[in-house]
Amino acid sequence: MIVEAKGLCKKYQKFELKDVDIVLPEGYIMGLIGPNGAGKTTTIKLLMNIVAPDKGDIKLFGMRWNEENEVLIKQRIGYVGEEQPFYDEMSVKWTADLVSKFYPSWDNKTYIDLIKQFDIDENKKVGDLSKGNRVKFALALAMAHKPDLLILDEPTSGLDPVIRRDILKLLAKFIEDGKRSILFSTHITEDLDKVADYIVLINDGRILVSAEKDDIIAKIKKVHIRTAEFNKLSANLFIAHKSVGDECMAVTADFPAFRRMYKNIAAKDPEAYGMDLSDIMLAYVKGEIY
Ligand SMILES: Nc1ncnc2c1ncn2[C@@H]1O[C@H](COP(=O)(O)OP(=O)(O)OP(=O)(O)O)[C@@H](O)[C@H]1O
Repeated sequence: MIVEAKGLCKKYQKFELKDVDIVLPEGYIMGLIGPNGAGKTTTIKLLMNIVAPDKGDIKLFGMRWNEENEVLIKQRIGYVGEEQPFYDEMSVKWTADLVSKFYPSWDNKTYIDLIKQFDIDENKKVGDLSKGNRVKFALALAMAHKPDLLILDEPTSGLDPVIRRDILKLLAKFIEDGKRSILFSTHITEDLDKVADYIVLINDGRILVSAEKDDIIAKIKKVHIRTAEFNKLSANLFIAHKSVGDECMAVTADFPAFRRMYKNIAAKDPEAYGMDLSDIMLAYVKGEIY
């Protein structure tokens, strides 16, 4: 298992992350989604040992963070945080030379290939890179030492769709050999509709959904039923509903169970619609249905 974190808790004055589990096997992309302030960055900082948990157990590549393992773990992670702490006055080339010295596994060919692919001028000052190129440069640095795990905190926020697509393609390629994984936090859920295998939805410091994306999409559905039918069904089949007169739109978290119950009372199949991750997040977090 690449990431195995259980029962993570962290309390700040006005926020509490509670009982967060993150389990990510080799060869997959996990998307960590949730609204602003949900606890995504806090979760990532705990995994990266940037802040210490109050409670919980974290294993990366089967190792716990301690003095003996710290360097071993860091060598195997490529991390791109929300902000890139570069020396803006220094050149791209100077920065890459500096970073390369920290990683024995640095592969200059990989780095040069990425820089060329991203069309980044090595002689430019880092501070003069566009926002998109700055993120791409950070990704190139994170990938050049051949990590087994990429941890990316909102890497695509603020980037245009063309650059986002390039980055997503690169991420899909990164996990192709089935040995490496990516944990990717974002509130741009459409990026995850495309590439994620697992989704963890977090809100107010708690995990609301954690499952394979295809399972989530298969189980969570919007249904159009009669209000009288809705009233006959158990409330815990639904995570949101909106009734207008006789008509009811509801979101069920377990479509197969809902379908069975519905057929019992209505003697027909329900009218059901698939939802994308953005609609699922809004239903869970705000109780809203679109
Ligand atoms: N060092 C800290 N001290 C006190 N509160 C903190 C600290 N770090 C984070 N928080 C609070 O924890 C909450 C969760 O923040 P976090 O950055 O994890 O959310 P997020 O899901 O990454 O949000 P965003 O999408 O806006 O980046 C916020 O209310 C934030 O203010």
